[in-house]
Amino acid sequence: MIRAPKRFLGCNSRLQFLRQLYRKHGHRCYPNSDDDDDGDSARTNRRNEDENIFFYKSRGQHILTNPRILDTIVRKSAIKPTDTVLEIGPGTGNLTLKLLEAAQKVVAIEIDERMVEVLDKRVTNQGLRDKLMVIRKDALRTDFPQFDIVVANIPYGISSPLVIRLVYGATRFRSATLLLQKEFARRLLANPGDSEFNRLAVNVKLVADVEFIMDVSKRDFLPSPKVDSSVVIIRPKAEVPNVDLNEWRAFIRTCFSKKNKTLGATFKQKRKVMELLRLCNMTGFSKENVVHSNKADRSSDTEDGVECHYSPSLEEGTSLLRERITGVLKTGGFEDKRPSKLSLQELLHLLSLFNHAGIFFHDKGNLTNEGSFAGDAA
Ligand SMILES: C[S@@+](CC[C@H](N)C(=O)[O-])C[C@H]1O[C@@H](n2cnc3c(N)ncnc32)[C@H](O)[C@@H]1O
Repeated sequence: MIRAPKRFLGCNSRLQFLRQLYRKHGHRCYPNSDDDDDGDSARTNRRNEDENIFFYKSRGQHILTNPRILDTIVRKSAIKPTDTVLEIGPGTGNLTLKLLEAAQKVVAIEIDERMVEVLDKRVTNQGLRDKLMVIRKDALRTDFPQFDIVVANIPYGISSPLVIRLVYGATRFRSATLLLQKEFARRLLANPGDSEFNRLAVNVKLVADVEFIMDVSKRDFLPSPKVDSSVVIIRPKAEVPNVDLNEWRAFIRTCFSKKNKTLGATFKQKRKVMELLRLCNMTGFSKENVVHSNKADRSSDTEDGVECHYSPSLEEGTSLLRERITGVLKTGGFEDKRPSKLSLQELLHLLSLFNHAGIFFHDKGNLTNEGSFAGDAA
């Protein structure tokens, strides 16, 4: 029973008060799964927390309560007794308790202090407590410690940057079992030509394999989200194609800016060409290619006898670069192709053709780190 704080006393009824409370804060629900097997602590906790805890939609707080799904997630993750498991968003700990039973150590990163308190109360067994390390931070703004695998029901709002951060991050790990919004999972699983195939899918595909495990109904969560979910396992590839990952990422961002346009049309856009020209100036393309291509008729001798090349105007530079780009697209037969229909091999081939022609996509001054992939994820 919730007592109406003074600020809500203007409400005519308790129902009105609760509605107002819900609008303001989110749901109040049972935090624990149906078959919690940690004995009294879970039941006590359930009674206490049932009175107190609210779930914020804005933080993706949908607690997985179906024990069958929780067990399947743990079983499919094939956790070894020697593993350190990374869990993003442990919430009230339904999954954490099961992970603690299976792993050597669980590192749980949780942004909401209230959830950490609930989790802390639920892990009463000292043996399990010793295995748990909780990091009270935003998972997108903290360095991950070493881990072997990830198992998590993540807040859907951070799915893209988190997945990219994991697969392009510095830590080598075996697998990531993730409960994701169904549509998002479908994108990760999509292949070239599928309507869901996008920049995220192609970036993940380069470095990892994704396996579908199962769909999860919205009814298996409290509070129920509006969307269904799916569990997938992402496994980093043992061998990643030999490509500069930052260059690849920037190239894919350019190609997929309008994923259903032909590459010819995408690279015709003045803005794109100007962007590439700016990068080319930095990588020496314009010095070696644009300026030299004008050398015959534009160079002149100065008084001290040093040859001074004519510097092409922006317009000339742009049109020379556009010619070069068109040449690359034509040579490879890519002009009329759409990026969303190209295989990884075809995209890698196109990138190598561009690079051989002295055209680069990555601003090397804008240095790389896993966090910088965040904007890439869409
Ligand atoms: C979908 S709930 C999952 C709860 C629990 N793992 C379960 O399966 O029942 C997501 C959890 O992630 C937490 N969270 C949201 N944004 C986060 C962030 N940026 N970093 C870390 N945790 C976050 C929420 O507070 C919430 O506890």
